[in-house]
Amino acid sequence: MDSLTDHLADLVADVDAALLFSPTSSFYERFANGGSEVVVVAPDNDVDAETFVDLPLPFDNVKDRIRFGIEGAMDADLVSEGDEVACVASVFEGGSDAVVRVTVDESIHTGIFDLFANSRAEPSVIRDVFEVAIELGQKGQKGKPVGALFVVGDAGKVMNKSRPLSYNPFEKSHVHVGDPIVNVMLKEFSRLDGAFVVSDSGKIVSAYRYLEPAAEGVDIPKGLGARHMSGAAITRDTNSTAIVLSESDGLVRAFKAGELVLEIDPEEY
Ligand SMILES: Nc1ncnc2c1ncn2[C@@H]1O[C@H](COP(=O)(O)OP(=O)(O)OP(=O)(O)O)[C@@H](O)[C@H]1O
Ligand SMILES: [Mn+2]
Repeated sequence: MDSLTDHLADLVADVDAALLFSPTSSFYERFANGGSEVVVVAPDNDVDAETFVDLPLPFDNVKDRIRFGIEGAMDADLVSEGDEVACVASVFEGGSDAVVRVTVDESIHTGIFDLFANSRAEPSVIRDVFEVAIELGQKGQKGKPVGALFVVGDAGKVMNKSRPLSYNPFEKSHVHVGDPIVNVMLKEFSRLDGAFVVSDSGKIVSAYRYLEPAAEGVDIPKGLGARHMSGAAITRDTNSTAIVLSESDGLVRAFKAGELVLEIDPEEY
């Protein structure tokens, strides 16, 4: 009579590769000298893996995390269309506790990896802006929910397609979106209207910008208003990425080339 192990073994039978998400070194060691392709997906390559995909955000949503890992492995030609991949991840606190078998095909491709790795702005800048938007979403402004709109990358063109709603407090300063002080400042500024414009290298170029992109044909989910529409449209008119925190539903959304690419709930972080 087959044991439970036999039944579950089918889940990983004949896979072409294994993606290990943030494995411990002892767990990784078990795979390292085997024959099959093993790709580590983690914030740092602290297990010294030969094949590694940098994970910029923890992606509490496992589907997003797996999509990011597979798209990153495809981008590095470590896996290809049609491959069967066993993804070993941690769903609950603690070590690897889940195996998800995925067939690599176009439907898995959401652009989540490109959002970080193939944007004009540096991946760390995209990550920093996400972290600020998530923090704002979690804390708001004195407990009240706030909205915010960050346009990241291609700042020159974005500034040409927008106008000031008020004086620009960042005009004479050199503040990087990853600076700790930013969290405090943005809580203040997020009460006010308009968009933040961030350069490719992460400098906050301006606050209070009113975006004026052409919006014909930009298709965003129903129920999202002008902040989201202008954020999506500017990313089609320029080579920027927009990260939008909604005051209405508290979600953080990322737009690129006029499309919604990622939606995350700050409460899950
Ligand atoms: N073109 C624009 N450029 C910059 N900021 C904008 C633009 N349009 C709207 N906003 C900002 O978005 C704020 C909210 O507008 P609106 O409620 O229409 O957007 P929304 O998409 O519904 O966002 P939320 O989900 O946060 O309510 C406005 O007060 C303004 O600060
Ligand atoms: Mn609204």
